[in-house]
Amino acid sequence: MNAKKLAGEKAVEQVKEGMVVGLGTGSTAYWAVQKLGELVKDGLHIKAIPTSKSTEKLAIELNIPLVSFSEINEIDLTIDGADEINPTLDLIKGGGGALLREKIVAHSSKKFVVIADESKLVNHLGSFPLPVEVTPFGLDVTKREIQNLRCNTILRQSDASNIFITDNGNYILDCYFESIIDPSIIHTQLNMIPGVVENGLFVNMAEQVIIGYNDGRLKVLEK
Ligand SMILES: O=C[C@H](O)[C@H](O)[C@H](O)COP(=O)(O)O
Repeated sequence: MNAKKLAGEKAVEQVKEGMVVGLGTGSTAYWAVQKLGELVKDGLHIKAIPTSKSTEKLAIELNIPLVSFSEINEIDLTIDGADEINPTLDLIKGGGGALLREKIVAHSSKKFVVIADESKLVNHLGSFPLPVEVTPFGLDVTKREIQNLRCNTILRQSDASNIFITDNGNYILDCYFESIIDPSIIHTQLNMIPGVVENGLFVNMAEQVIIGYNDGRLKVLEK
């Protein structure tokens, strides 16, 4: 049983006719977008906002109608994956580098539903390196200020000779903290550094988390 597919398809059951839907990024969100594509083909009318260029491409291939923020007031429901989920449903996101658009879309949504397989559940955030999107200008000073928060940083590469560039033209520093005991403090400290555009901590944003298990079970966690 594909646990990611299971969770993705379960979340899509919440999508209703006429909704504006935020489309997440990654290998789990992929399954939700695929399912939405099937429903649209069968006559469901929705409008969608993608959280990355890759999801935008997928949505276009599936004929899911897209809208921009200028055309809507609010997003009804956003479905997205996560890299880590703690017991209070705080998240680390951005393993695929899409954290900034993901956070803008989730923040503009009436409901934010996270989908994942069981491997994403943790007691404390931080085993997964925290992705932080930073401007190329001032990289070294931004990096030093982030390291002062007691973490090691690695500039993300797309391959051996190229720096990873986000959809917004920025870099990602993957930050290795010992453990993130209070995500809201780290979140605030990071975002106060001028060269930081956004960080991958999603604190108090997910209302519901749907976990798929390889044996076919589903678990729904709620705030
Ligand atoms: O930037 C990428 C996103 O935050 C993804 O939603 C996250 O990395 C989880 O991806 P996946 O479902 O592929 O594990």
